[in-house]
Amino acid sequence: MLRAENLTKRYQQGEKEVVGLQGFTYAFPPGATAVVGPSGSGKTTLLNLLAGLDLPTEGGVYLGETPLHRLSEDERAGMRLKHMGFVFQQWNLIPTLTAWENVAFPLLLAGWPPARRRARALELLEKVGLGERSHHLPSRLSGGEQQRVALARALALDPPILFADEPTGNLDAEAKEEVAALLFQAGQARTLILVTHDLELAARAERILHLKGGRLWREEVPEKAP
Ligand SMILES: Nc1ncnc2c1ncn2[C@@H]1O[C@H](COP(=O)(O)OP(=O)(O)OP(=O)(O)O)[C@@H](O)[C@H]1O
Repeated sequence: MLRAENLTKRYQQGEKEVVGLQGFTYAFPPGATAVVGPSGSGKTTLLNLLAGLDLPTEGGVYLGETPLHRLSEDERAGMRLKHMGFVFQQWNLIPTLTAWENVAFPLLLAGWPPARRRARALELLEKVGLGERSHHLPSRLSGGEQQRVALARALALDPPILFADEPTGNLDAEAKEEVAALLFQAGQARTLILVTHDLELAARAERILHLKGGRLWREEVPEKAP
């Protein structure tokens, strides 16, 4: 379980102090939680703090009993590799590696032997419907396909927590639907935290957190179509 307690981030901008996030307290249940809010409301700040990519000014992030904010940078990187997957708007695939090599990359970092890495990567690409494209370089894949490779890569080590930051932002309607379906499917058995401006996408989550001016001002349970 991922939990934030009084999470606060202030940035120094010259003489001025800017509030990125203020007093954010929330325990993320399993399933999908969307985070929405206007530009500058603190969404990226929150994601960076929850993932231990940045450290809070006050408060903390707990992964189970582990205070993430008290760990060293290397320890936090280790926690990310083991417990968290990431899907961003820009899919950030390594351009010189094929689809399966990209998916296998976290497994390489985790020390898996070559044959197991390849088998796991191919299995994941099958699951996202890209079994036939496993030997293609990213440049030969469409945007939607690249994002599905990125999702397969995020799931390579079967992380209990999945972060997605505007994952369908660059996609056309059809590719968006494919990626969204796979994302929410992956989110069912883990904690999915989805940052988005897309309210239609957010409404597919089990709950929506609304941020404004760095504060959590509303938690909404969207109505589901019957
Ligand atoms: N590194 C930084 N240095 C100074 N101020 C920052 C920094 N990062 C964010 N901020 C400020 O913190 C506030 C929250 O920014 P944040 O990027 O978290 O918002 P956001 O909701 O993700 O916005 P967007 O939807 O535009 O990505 C803003 O006022 C922003 O200017």
